[in-house]
Amino acid sequence: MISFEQVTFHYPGAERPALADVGLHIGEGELCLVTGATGVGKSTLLGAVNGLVPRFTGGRLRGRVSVAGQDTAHYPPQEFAHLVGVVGQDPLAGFVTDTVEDELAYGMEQLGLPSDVMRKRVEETLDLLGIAELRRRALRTLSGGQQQRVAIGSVLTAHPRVLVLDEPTSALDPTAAEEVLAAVVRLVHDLGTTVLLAEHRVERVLQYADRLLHLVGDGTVRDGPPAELMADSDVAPPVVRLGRLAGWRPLPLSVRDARRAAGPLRKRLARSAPAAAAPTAGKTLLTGARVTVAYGGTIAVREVDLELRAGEVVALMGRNGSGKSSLLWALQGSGPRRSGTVDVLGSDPGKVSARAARALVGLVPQTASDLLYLETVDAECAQGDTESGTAAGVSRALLDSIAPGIPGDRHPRDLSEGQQLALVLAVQLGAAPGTVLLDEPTRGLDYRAKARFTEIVRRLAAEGRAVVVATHDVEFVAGAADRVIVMAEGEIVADGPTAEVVVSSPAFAPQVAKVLAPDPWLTVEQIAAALAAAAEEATA
Ligand SMILES: Nc1ncnc2c1ncn2[C@@H]1O[C@H](COP(=O)(O)OP(=O)(O)OP(=O)(O)O)[C@@H](O)[C@H]1O
Ligand SMILES: Nc1ncnc2c1ncn2[C@@H]1O[C@H](COP(=O)(O)OP(=O)(O)OP(=O)(O)O)[C@@H](O)[C@H]1O
Repeated sequence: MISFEQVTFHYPGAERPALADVGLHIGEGELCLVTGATGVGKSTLLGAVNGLVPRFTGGRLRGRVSVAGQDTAHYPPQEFAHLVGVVGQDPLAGFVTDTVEDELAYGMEQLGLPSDVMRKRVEETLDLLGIAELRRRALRTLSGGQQQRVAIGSVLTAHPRVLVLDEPTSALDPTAAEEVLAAVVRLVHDLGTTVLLAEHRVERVLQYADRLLHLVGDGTVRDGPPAELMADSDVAPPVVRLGRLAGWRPLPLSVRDARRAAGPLRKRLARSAPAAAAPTAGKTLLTGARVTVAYGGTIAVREVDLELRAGEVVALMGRNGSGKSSLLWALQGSGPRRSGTVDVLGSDPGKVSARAARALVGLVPQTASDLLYLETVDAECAQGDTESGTAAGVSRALLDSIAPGIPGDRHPRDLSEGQQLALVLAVQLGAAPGTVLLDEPTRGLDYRAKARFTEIVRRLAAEGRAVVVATHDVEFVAGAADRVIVMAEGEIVADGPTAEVVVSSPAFAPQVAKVLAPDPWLTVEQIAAALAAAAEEATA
């Protein structure tokens, strides 16, 4: 269905190829998962399938890419629309209409499908993705996850023979991610759709993949059965790392496989317990009381009470559209707040100047890169110093402590996502806020970048700040958060220590907890430490 014949691709001016001599033959009805660290070329590989690479990116492509026997070099991407459906990383950028229903119908209109077929497929897709109640909403008023669902739906309605999905679950809550993937798998099984899917949260997708394409970093692709490649892949989800640690053969790819193998491990861990939770939190830095946020008649946050204390990392979780972003913006002061109070060390950040608010509460928004608009990293840092009213060099020094070695003359656009996140965070921290709010910071980060980011967040808390991270990333929460707050329909429905909130939750439990429940283990690192301690005790 898709073939790459000796494909080598260079971006304009690039010395090293983004794709190097790639040869692939993907059959009809295969679901291929594309993995690899940030910047290895996953999006480039995906873009080559419908000819966006090199047609819109420029650069030099040698070799041949074809879909259903048609060479992508000979047809513009529009001509492939009936064959290949593409969902890119940024849903908002891909929308061509204004409302949910129009967007779902657009692709079918372009193909000239009869209106009764269109009606039926729109209805099916609204249900499939759980967005029926949003049908008449303007796209730009949707939450991040709601937008991502519409973007996926708008491609599914056209029933393309090939689906190309670039991080399709990055903004989805865990349950929605499962549902969307189940829908994709159904297309593969029932219609023989061929799927090429890139994802950093491999734990969400691995069990559905027929085949793995792993980009190693030099432009080449390792291609094979998931179980085989996972034996030594540097991009491995927790169940695989747990399997390697415990010596399980065959390696588990799903929680279910791992549970079956876990009996002996449970016994080995019987006399251990996870290392004690983080130290108790310090003084209260922020108090919100009866905070309510509404957009016209829609209540997004309803009478929320919460306290944030120095030294704690709090994960804010909950379904798409449950009010997490709205709450963060209201606490920071620049978002709307219909009623209620926010108190940060005696001041209300909503009632002071923007500069004063920055010194009380820092906020790194969902698309951090939107805040970067200057030509160089140094210019962004200097601007940050001015906006925060601090001495020159403060933001730059913070950046070096968070992510050392980023060249000052680099264009922010040319930084990796992790580096952009670090830059925005450094600029926010320049104002020395005691409370730091981060909206979905781990989107687009590979496992290594996420581990580094976890250390950063822990350090911010250890320095006496309160850190809140709104996130759908259950594995990140397991490793980084002391406390979890769960929102539903604008209200707080759970609030407590991480293990207590997530261990028995079908939606929020990390893989290790699912494998070993009801024992309160959360991460592979905890298990490794416990096994090492037990081994030491045995030899002593
Ligand atoms: N338009 C462009 N011009 C020049 N270089 C580019 C362009 N787009 C991407 N690159 C570079 O090509 C390499 C591959 O990028 P690509 O976006 O395919 O990686 P990726 O694996 O999808 O990364 P991520 O996981 O961060 O999405 C990166 O080093 C990137 O900086
Ligand atoms: N400008 C707006 N106009 C109307 N409704 C809005 C607007 N902004 C957000 N909403 C709605 O308010 C609710 C809460 O949105 P919010 O972005 O706070 O959710 P969220 O929990 O952060 O979601 P996600 O996990 O998808 O990012 C959603 O139902 C959303 O559609």
